[in-house]
Amino acid sequence: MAKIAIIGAGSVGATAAYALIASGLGEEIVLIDVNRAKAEGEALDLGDSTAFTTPVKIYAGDYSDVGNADLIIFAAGANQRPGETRLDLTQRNVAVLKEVAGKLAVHWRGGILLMVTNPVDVLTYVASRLLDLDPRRVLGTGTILDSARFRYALSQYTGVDARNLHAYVIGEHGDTAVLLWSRATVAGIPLEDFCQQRGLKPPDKEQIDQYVRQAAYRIIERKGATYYAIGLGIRRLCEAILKNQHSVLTVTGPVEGTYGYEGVAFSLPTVVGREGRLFTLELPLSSREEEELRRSVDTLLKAQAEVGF
Ligand SMILES: NC(=O)C1=CN([C@@H]2O[C@H](COP(=O)(O)OP(=O)(O)OC[C@H]3O[C@@H](n4cnc5c(N)ncnc54)[C@H](O)[C@@H]3O)[C@@H](O)[C@H]2O)C=CC1
Ligand SMILES: CC(=O)C(=O)O
Repeated sequence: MAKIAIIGAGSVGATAAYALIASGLGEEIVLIDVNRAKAEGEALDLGDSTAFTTPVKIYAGDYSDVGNADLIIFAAGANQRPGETRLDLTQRNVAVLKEVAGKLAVHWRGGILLMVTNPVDVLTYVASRLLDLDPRRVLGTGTILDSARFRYALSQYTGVDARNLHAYVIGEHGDTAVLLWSRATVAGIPLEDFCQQRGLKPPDKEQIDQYVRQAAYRIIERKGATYYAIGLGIRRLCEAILKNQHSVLTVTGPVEGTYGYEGVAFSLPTVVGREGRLFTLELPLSSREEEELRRSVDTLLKAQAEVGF
């Protein structure tokens, strides 16, 4: 069983802890936050919930507690206000990351670092440069949420369980995300063939694209933050890592030549296990998807350069 440290006990960090506890992942969870009272309050509330689940040691701590953590989840920093893009958070959250990385360098003996804070691609790349870790062990939630939203929208349209829809979003977790329509299948049947078989019109791609791309803005406008879906997404990733499941998930991390790119982090379908990102899959892309990916990578390279990476 593993020890997990969650840095940032806000909406996302606390919801991730809740999801981990509910599914019995991790035997020790430490919550660290500049707002110590918030971390303590969340730990007390979550601790009370363990009588209904499985025993977990959960507490508020500080960086001296991360030494032997197997997995660190980084969810500290600013979230988007209504209308702000994820990239608008770059300067503020890179500053938070630099401060925390300095402390991790002193206290953490190493393990897996899972980045969540936005813009998650840029932060994952910067983290991989700041910390002396095997690049496979630094990963970010990337487009796991976008892929989940894509699959949910397609499941609503086709009437098939989202778990039987294979549909990926790659590139930036942000405005330039790339929906891989050309590779979407329902239980292995190309989406368009499935629609034909079922007598359905082809889905309205523009509408679904907007649903996926605008999801965070839509939710933030109404309730100020998104945390349930990402909380469960983090839980899913922790499960793949801690149980060495070799699951295909669209995480982000520094790429090493996939589609000819390097020196940048973006999401790709990736086999995830105990060592982190084991290998990435290079799906054939349509020429439109290639072009969209180029735009997405250029956007990320520019954002990285603006913070000196
Ligand atoms: N990658 C993804 O798919 C998603 C990413 N996010 C991102 O997650 C991040 C956190 O979002 P929320 O939890 O909603 O924000 P929040 O404001 O509820 O929580 C952030 C927490 O970080 C803490 N914090 C700030 N600076 C810190 C520091 N230097 N050291 C330790 N703790 C510090 C704050 O005290 C606060 O408790 C945001 O950047 C948000 O955009 C949110 C949803 C999905
Ligand atoms: C906030 C964010 O990144 C999301 O919900 O997609």
